[in-house]
Amino acid sequence: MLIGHQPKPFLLAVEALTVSFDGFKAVNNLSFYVEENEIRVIIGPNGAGKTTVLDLICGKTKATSGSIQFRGKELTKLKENQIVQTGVGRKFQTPSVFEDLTVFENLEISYPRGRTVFGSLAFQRDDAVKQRIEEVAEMIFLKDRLDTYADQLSHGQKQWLEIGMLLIQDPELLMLDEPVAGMSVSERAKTAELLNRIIKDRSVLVIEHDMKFVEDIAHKVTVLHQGQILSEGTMEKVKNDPKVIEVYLGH
Ligand SMILES: Nc1ncnc2c1ncn2[C@@H]1O[C@H](COP(=O)(O)OP(=O)(O)OP(=O)(O)O)[C@@H](O)[C@H]1O
Repeated sequence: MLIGHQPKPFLLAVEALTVSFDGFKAVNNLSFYVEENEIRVIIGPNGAGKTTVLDLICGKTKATSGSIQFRGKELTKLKENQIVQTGVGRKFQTPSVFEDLTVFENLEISYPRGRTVFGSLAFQRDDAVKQRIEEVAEMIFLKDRLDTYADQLSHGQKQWLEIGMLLIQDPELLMLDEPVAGMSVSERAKTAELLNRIIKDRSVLVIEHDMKFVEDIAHKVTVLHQGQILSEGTMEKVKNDPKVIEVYLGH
């Protein structure tokens, strides 16, 4: 018997998850498990149910049946804001930064405010906030752009800023829908570097179509097709799976 060897608990366990829209099962009896510090990428053809899976996890869409356990909490029973509080952050496809605010201000308004703090404590808090903003800005390659208005940033920088606005809340699971869409080659490489850096403290669940980027980041790939898993495993395994080549990669 192996003493002291404990299997790692899953951060996220999705089991038998189903959602029907007027009888059409967009997600159909889906089960998958994400470990701590893992980057999981979901790929699959248009309409496979990828975005719907993220909608179900963040509570935007309610499941018809099945379970989503995050750190032992059942998310299907919680409202969207409660799910955010358990530590799940979601970034949508289009950046939704505040264009008329600076990078600093965008990060500042995303900082999770504690309860009311008075007097000298407020000063300490402001200092802590500033330090955290600088840390996050460095992580998202915008440390030199703190005073730049967001409307002056490139599309890629806006995407990073939005990731930063989530990171400042320190989620344990970060979900990203096509984070490198519209980015230049060098921005894609930097985004891969960013994701590889931030999983030290969390897991990341990404939907992506760019196979080069998927190869750069994925620890494991889940291929969805018609709301179900077509294949799952390392990128090497799924890209050589004849079923995946037939319905997705071959096109
Ligand atoms: N709220 C809804 N009501 C009805 N049908 C929906 C709803 N949301 C999604 N669908 C349908 O569910 C299916 C899965 O959609 P989803 O957006 O999850 O796919 P996807 O894999 O993310 O596709 P894409 O790569 O094109 O973004 C599609 O057929 C879509 O039309």
